[in-house]
Amino acid sequence: MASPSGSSADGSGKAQEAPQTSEKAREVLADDYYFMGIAGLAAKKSKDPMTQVGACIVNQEKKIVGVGYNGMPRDSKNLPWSRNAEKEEAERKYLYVCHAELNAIMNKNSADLKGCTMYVTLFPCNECAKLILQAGIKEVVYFSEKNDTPASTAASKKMLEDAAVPLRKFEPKEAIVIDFSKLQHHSAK
Ligand SMILES: O=c1ccn([C@H]2C[C@H](O)[C@@H](COP(=O)(O)O)O2)c(=O)[nH]1
Ligand SMILES: [Zn+2]
Repeated sequence: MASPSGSSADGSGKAQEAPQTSEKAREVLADDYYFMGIAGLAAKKSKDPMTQVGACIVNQEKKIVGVGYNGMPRDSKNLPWSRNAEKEEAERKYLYVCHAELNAIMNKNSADLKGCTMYVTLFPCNECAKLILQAGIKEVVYFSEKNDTPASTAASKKMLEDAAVPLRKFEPKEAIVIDFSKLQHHSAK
């Protein structure tokens, strides 16, 4: 192997490539962190003032085939974002908002989603569970759970379990931080 200075160490007189061990060690992101991270980044695009949700669909080759976040339907301009229970139903967001899972499925860039895994930052509601099942998604990985809609959550669990779709809670042990200064390219010379 070449010495750090690049001079010959094998007697050939030729300078050799620096060994890999002298290169800076990189942390490689594990799949769950990567895909839930993408879902979390998508959630940051949501205009919902209370709850931002993101979803990322991954195929069996670990390729991302759809990403979405909760938002109002396409081209809508004046729909309400309120969750205020004292307002009329028509003045609250729930009748209008497209859930992250729906948008991720609609945004798919592959022919179908059969056998895919959905990473979603919030446990899917019962309506999204139906969409997940009908799309042929075979695993759901979620991060947090909504505790103010117990009937919807229970129905969602019931449907997914009944169809033998594994549900897995993502339990991160550390944060993901993107430090753009570390992504700055440094030339080899
Ligand atoms: O499966 C789900 C469930 C909910 N959402 C979205 C819909 C709303 O924009 C928020 C929930 O609002 P709250 O104010 O927390 O009730 O989450 C979703 O995308 N997917
Ligand atoms: Zn939903």
